[in-house]
Amino acid sequence: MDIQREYRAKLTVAEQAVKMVKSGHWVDYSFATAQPILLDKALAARTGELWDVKIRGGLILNPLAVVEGDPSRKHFCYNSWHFSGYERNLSDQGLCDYIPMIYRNKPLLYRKSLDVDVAMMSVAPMDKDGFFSFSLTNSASKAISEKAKTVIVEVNKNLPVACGGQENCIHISEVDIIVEGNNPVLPVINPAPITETDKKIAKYIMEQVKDRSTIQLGIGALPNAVGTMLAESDIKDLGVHTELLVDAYMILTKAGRITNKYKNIDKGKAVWSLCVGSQELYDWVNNNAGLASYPINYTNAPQVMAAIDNLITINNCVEVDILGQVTSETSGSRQISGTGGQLDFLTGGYMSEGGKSFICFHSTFTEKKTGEMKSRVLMSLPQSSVVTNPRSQAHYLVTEWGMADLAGRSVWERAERIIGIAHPQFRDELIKGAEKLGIWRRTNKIL
Ligand SMILES: CC(=O)SCCNC(=O)CCNC(=O)[C@H](O)C(C)(C)COP(=O)(O)OP(=O)(O)OC[C@H]1O[C@@H](n2cnc3c(N)ncnc32)[C@H](O)[C@@H]1OP(=O)(O)O
Ligand SMILES: CCCC(=O)O
Repeated sequence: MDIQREYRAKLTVAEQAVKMVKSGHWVDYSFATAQPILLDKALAARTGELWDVKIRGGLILNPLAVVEGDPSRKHFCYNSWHFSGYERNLSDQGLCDYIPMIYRNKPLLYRKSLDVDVAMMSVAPMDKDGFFSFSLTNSASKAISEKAKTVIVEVNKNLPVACGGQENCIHISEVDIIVEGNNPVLPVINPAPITETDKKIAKYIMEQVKDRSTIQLGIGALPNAVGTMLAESDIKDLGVHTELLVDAYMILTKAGRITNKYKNIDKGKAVWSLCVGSQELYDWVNNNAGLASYPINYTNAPQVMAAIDNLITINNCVEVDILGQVTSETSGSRQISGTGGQLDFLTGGYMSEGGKSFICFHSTFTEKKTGEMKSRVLMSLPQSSVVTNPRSQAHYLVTEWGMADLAGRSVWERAERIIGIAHPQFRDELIKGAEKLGIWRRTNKIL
């Protein structure tokens, strides 16, 4: 069929499209900026007539109408693969459940284990050849669409077109229903201001980045700060292989620090899978041939990272213990974010020839309610905390007090190195903890 005729045949209003959803169905919403807005609103309008519709999504940045309108969760039960601040807040109120995953597995989880009745995804307007760009959310979009019994796309004229890579778009022949409407401006997360502590941590890591290294920056304020500071250095010819595309990469590219010229694979291209940041970043992505969007099972595959020399991965965490176990997603039983791609990049960075994986964090945290300063380096992780990175995969931990290389280190060597990067105020207590665990030897000392 002629593409324009096919478009008109599949085009309808959101209220009509959501009639595909029946009670008991599993519905998937795309991540982040690809969150469906018109469809979500139209589905929420059916609250009274639908029961037990389960919805999966993640990194949601705009309020979800299906959740806001149904605090009972009897009609719509929302589940997330990765919490944004909004989902964290929903979870605190019992309105959202976390779905554990290692991000590289997400496409496989759909292809192998999950059923999808209806997929709802925002996409960029169709091109002349009938393709809709998945835009800022490649992630597992293709796998979800392949598995869905019904694929509904919500055309959002504000979404930029992302160059591939692979699986960066969907053809009209693979779409069942198209919805158009008024599109609100895209949600943005602007980079947080860089603190003095960030600068100290960044300095340690920057010493490890050499010309022609390829970098990955994780989610959160600190990795972005490290990236932004690299722009002010005299480093040359950096490459990019990342899951999340953030403003720091644009700043580094515009400063001439990133060229991707010397990457072993994907030469000339900054490889990414998901993008969240400023409007300027979204404009930069649009039709940018220097960027290549790939599905998450490519960007986050340790075997792909192993083919890239000098891959430097920089991620942030919540707390660590003196064994080198890291939680980057929980505080006790509170789910803060998700495993995301952290373990993927920790593993792949270590496999890369000359590669190094850094988990960086401020050594202390000020509790909001009490104003009390607490150590992020703990004798043991709090009860119910989830281990994001097992101690057996640990590489570098970095705080404002220094850097601890844990790879291949015994428990007593780790205790010494980890306590050595804790805030000095907490070190004596941690040493006592190590003694209690029987991992503080006579010769152990903090340098
Ligand atoms: C490019 C890629 O590949 S991304 C791959 C990497 N993926 C990951 O690293 C996933 C796991 N990491 C993360 O999610 C993030 O890096 C985080 C959560 C560790 C830090 O992110 P940030 O946005 O900088 O965190 P922020 O400091 O705002 O804290 C987030 C929440 O955790 C809480 N929190 C942080 N540290 C602690 C702590 N030690 N104890 C208790 N609560 C804490 C904060 O209070 C905040 O909660 P609130 O929203 O109710 O105020
Ligand atoms: C959406 C997941 C981002 C991350 O890997 O943390």
